[in-house]
Amino acid sequence: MKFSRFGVIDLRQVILGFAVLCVMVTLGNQFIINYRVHGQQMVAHTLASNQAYASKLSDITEQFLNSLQMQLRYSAAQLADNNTPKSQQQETLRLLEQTASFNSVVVVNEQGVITSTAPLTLGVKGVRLQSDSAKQSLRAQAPTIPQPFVSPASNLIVSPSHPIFSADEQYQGYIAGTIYLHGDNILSRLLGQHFHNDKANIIVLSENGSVIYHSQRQRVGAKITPASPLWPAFANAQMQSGSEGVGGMLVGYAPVRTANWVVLVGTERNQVVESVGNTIMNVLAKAAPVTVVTLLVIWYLANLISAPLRQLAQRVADSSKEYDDVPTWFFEAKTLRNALRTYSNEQHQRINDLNKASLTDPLTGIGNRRYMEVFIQSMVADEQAFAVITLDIDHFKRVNDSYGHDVGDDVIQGLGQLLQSSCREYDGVCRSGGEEFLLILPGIGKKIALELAERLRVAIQAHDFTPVPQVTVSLGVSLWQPGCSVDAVLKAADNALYRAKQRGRNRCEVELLG
Ligand SMILES: Nc1nc2c(ncn2[C@@H]2O[C@H](COP(=O)(O)OP(=O)(O)OP(=O)(O)O)[C@@H](O)[C@H]2O)c(=O)[nH]1
Repeated sequence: MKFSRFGVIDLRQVILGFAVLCVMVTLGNQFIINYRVHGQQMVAHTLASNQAYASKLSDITEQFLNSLQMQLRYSAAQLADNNTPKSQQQETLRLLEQTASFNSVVVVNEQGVITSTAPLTLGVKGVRLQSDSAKQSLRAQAPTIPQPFVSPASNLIVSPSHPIFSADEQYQGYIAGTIYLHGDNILSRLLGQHFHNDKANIIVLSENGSVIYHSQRQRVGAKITPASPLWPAFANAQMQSGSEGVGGMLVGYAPVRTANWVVLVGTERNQVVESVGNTIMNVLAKAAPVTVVTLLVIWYLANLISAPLRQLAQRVADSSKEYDDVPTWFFEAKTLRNALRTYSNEQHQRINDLNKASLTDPLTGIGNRRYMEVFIQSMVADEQAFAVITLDIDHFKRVNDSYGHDVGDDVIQGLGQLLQSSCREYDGVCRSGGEEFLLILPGIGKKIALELAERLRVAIQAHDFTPVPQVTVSLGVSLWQPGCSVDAVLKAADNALYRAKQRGRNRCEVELLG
């Protein structure tokens, strides 16, 4: 994570991060809700459509079986009046070839012996049928669709049959068409062509659970047991149509009542849910460009919002800069800028006042000793030679004693102003102590300095300090040049002043170094 130079995340990153978080949470939330809602809808929809489809296939199968029975009934009627070997042969061939409904056709006499076959190559003529199905057909002496069984020609078959009765109502056996469940047969063509979607499996089961038709052909002939996950659906389907989720499958089912078969249409639940996930991912992928554009807009706005605040923060950190050119296009930033500008101005004023106060003598308004130190340092730094004049009021104690302390203050104040007005603008004038003053005069040599000191002495003596009749001062002069010690020069000036006092006051003395 990137931090600003102030050590914290900046506003732009906060806004952008928040926006990204919002987008992610919204998209994630949408995905989960859509996944759940659409998932449930798709499961319900798949169950309903599988049930409807199973019912439809059941109807088709029912109609198909009825049409087979009608064909067999017609053939049985033909043989009723003329049940000779030749007519049997002609009828079985006609039924096989004209209708194309069966893989083979056989005529079985009342003893269960095959008396005629089509095609002739079937090779089972004269065979006595032993299967339960054959016995069931013989026993019933009625139209029958027995359980699937393995024929004498080793084919797994379903064989609807119709009894043959002579004109005088004598039972003469039956005619049966066979459908080879493992081979290409009309039933699988019929069910296969109505295949409604490639994810669903269609299963047709006989009464005993044998697989008569399966979308995966290799499963034909298998048998489901009570242990099979499909068993509950199979059991329910024998009674009525319906749908249920069983063993990870969404199964719709319906009975085929003519034959006691059931039709199951099953879709794997995972495939349904997976397709919902894929659909939602597709939707999200299509929404991605808009999401990216939205984030870019947010990024742009984040920049726009944070720019003034960032600049203000930088100005605060770097107080030398002004605030006026910070662009503030929204209320909060503008208010903040104005407040900062006011605060900054006040601060500058306060610092100036403090600086001034720390360098100014409050009584006279001229510089104090600290001011003089700063002044001398700048002269020394510039290697600018200067003259020093120290000045002390003579017998000032007497002034205080005679006229009071306030008058003494007035004298000090008046003298300060007199000195200030007597010096050049760039000279340093300060009150260095009680009634002591110090003058720093850049670029002045000994002669001029002495002349100036004398002129000051005379001017002060002549100045009106009413009620004090006359004020005189003693002065000490010295000179500083690059390489000299400032302390030594100040000491020399003090020495000269001391000498002036010693020698009677109201006079100037000079002391130079070296
Ligand atoms: N009114 C007033 N008096 C001050 C101030 N600072 C110092 N003084 C007085 O100045 C006087 C200085 O006295 P001294 O040091 O004895 O010197 P002086 O009387 O001037 O005598 P010499 O300097 O020897 O001529 C003292 O009485 C101080 O109280 C001030 O700010 N105001």
